[in-house]
Amino acid sequence: MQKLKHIAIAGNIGAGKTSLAKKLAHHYGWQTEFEAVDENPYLEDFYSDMKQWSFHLQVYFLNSRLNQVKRIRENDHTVVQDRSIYEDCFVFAKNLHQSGNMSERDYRNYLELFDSMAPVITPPDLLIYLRADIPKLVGQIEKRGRTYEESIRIDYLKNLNQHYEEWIKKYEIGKLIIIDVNQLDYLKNVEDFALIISKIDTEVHGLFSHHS
Ligand SMILES: Nc1ncnc2c1ncn2[C@@H]1O[C@H](COP(=O)(O)OP(=O)(O)OP(=O)(O)O)[C@@H](O)[C@H]1O
Repeated sequence: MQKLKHIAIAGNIGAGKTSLAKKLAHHYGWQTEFEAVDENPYLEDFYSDMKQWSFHLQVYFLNSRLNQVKRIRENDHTVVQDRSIYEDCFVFAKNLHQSGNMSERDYRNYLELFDSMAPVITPPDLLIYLRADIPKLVGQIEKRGRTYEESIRIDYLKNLNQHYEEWIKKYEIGKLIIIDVNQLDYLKNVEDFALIISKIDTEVHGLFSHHS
């Protein structure tokens, strides 16, 4: 039977990817791949001056996410990753360019780098997109209280959400589950978490059972 190896959780800032990844890992016995925020050398500067630091940050994320994908593929275990490499390119970098925070030449340079990496990038077997409206995102960002995220503007989140929706509409490179998390609290309510599990179980069953 073919094995589900790579699950990625997608979603805007504060959508709850990290906490869901942890819970899924615990439930299914999967391993996790997280982006180490504390070790990111550009994030704080980026939030205080996006124009200045957008290219540096995107190159950093691209490289770091590519390494995650490689580690996941080399690992025999099933791994759940919080955020896919596609979001860096098709959501964040695109948004920075369109909002005037990444110059044309930097964006082209970035896209060419992404294209050069494409042969090494394998899509996840399953992508779980957490859809959340602005109030939900803002609430969760405030709750975790990362100082440098205090400068995040509503506009920025709105634009990112639009890019997310455009990207997800065209997403065809693998299985996809969309979960509207606006009314869910899977950390507190067991039935909310059970709902997510049942969606995943149905998808995974459909994905792999007929290959056995
Ligand atoms: N490609 C990117 N471009 C700009 N900012 C990014 C990019 N990738 C991640 N970030 C930012 O890095 C920080 C750390 O992200 P983290 O992995 O904690 O996820 P998050 O989006 O906050 O997720 P969640 O709350 O859903 O767990 C966030 O402020 C996020 O917006």
